Amino acid sequence: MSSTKGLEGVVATQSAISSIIDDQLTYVGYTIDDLAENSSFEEVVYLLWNQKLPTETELKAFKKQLQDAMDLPEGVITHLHSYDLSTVHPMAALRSAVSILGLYDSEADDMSDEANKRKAVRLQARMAAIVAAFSRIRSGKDLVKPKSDLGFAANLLYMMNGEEPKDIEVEAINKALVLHADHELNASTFTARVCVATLSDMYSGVTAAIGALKGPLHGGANERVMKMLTEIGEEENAIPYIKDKLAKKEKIMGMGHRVYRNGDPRAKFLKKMSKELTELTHQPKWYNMSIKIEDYIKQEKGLPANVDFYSASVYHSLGIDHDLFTPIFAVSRVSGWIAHILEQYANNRLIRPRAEYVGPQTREYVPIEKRG
Ligand SMILES: CC(=O)SCCNC(=O)CCNC(=O)[C@H](O)C(C)(C)COP(=O)(O)OP(=O)(O)OC[C@H]1O[C@@H](n2cnc3c(N)ncnc32)[C@H](O)[C@@H]1OP(=O)(O)O
Ligand SMILES: O=C([O-])CC(=O)C(=O)O
Repeated sequence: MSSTKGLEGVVATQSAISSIIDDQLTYVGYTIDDLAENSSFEEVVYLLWNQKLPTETELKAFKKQLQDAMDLPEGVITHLHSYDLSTVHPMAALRSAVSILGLYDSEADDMSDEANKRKAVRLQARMAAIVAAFSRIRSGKDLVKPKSDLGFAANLLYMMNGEEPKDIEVEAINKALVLHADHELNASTFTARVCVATLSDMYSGVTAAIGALKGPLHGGANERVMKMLTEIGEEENAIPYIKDKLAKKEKIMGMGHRVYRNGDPRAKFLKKMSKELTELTHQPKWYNMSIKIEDYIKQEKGLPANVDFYSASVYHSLGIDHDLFTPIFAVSRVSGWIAHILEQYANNRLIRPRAEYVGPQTREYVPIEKRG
């Protein structure tokens, strides 16, 4: 029995949700290019959960369901007020708040398809509300309720900032949400599937997935990219900084990918938005620095920029706090986690691989009084 480190190349399940073939990403058969150019985030969520794009009537009804589900249970708001948010990472807060959300859902352990679909809507809507609430409470501001005439992306920004976002901001955040929604068997999605394959509930699966997304080798990289750009400070420092990191064998955040070797098809959209938004906000240095780093890493290590790389300067240009970058990723990715959770339930088998044992051979047991 031999093992594959990090399960690289191992096909662990069948899935009809998203595919990565020859560096092309599709959601239920639609290319990410078509979806990013044409779809609202709600359309994509509907697609992931129903394996078809909605009609206008279906989309209208689905948007209303999400809208109506955004109110947070009082207990979750009380919980968010109960500790010092200034010392807590918002991904840890989100992980705990989603777990607590489950305590206020009377259907949490109802495993019927109907109840799971209703919980899916509540989780999708309320994760956005939790991230917004965290941000408002942390800065001592009142919570903002969503507006019925705004879509999901616009409401996310509105609930965070308390003012209606500009069209270009809505377009950027909508595109970012679409691009982050699902990604085959990435670490957090796999975590969600492993969890619910024990027939545990959806809140447990999503809570576990948030924990996996938080790490810097996965969703947590976007925040670290901005930390790196901030440390670099000015364009002329970029290459010396990267050379120094590589010499110390440190990883460059936002670079490299387990599956994509030639390029992440989502990065080009974020790169374009980064250029536009950094120019618009008179901070082109973040984009200019980023392209220098991307070119250098490509040339030196042959590694491509991943989805987290340019999303950092996009979110920064939108005025989003750096530690909220990964929670926003989670607000999008929960749609994919849920699609995978539903798929796992529909065709379940416990996920339980084996380990190749490399410890000591069977040894003689020595009673404690005789151990030297
Ligand atoms: C949404 C997402 O999750 S996208 C990924 C977000 N994560 C990051 O951006 C963190 C930085 N990147 C990485 O750590 C990695 O590229 C991962 C985790 C994404 C993929 O990792 P793996 O497939 O396990 O590749 P692995 O870490 O084995 O790297 C292979 C080689 O490339 C190097 N390498 C990979 N990524 C990087 C990087 N970002 N910077 C420098 N070197 C790198 C490794 O050091 C290794 O070199 P070696 O063979 O000389 O030891
Ligand atoms: O697929 C992966 O390993 C990581 C990734 O890009 C994602 O989750 O979007």
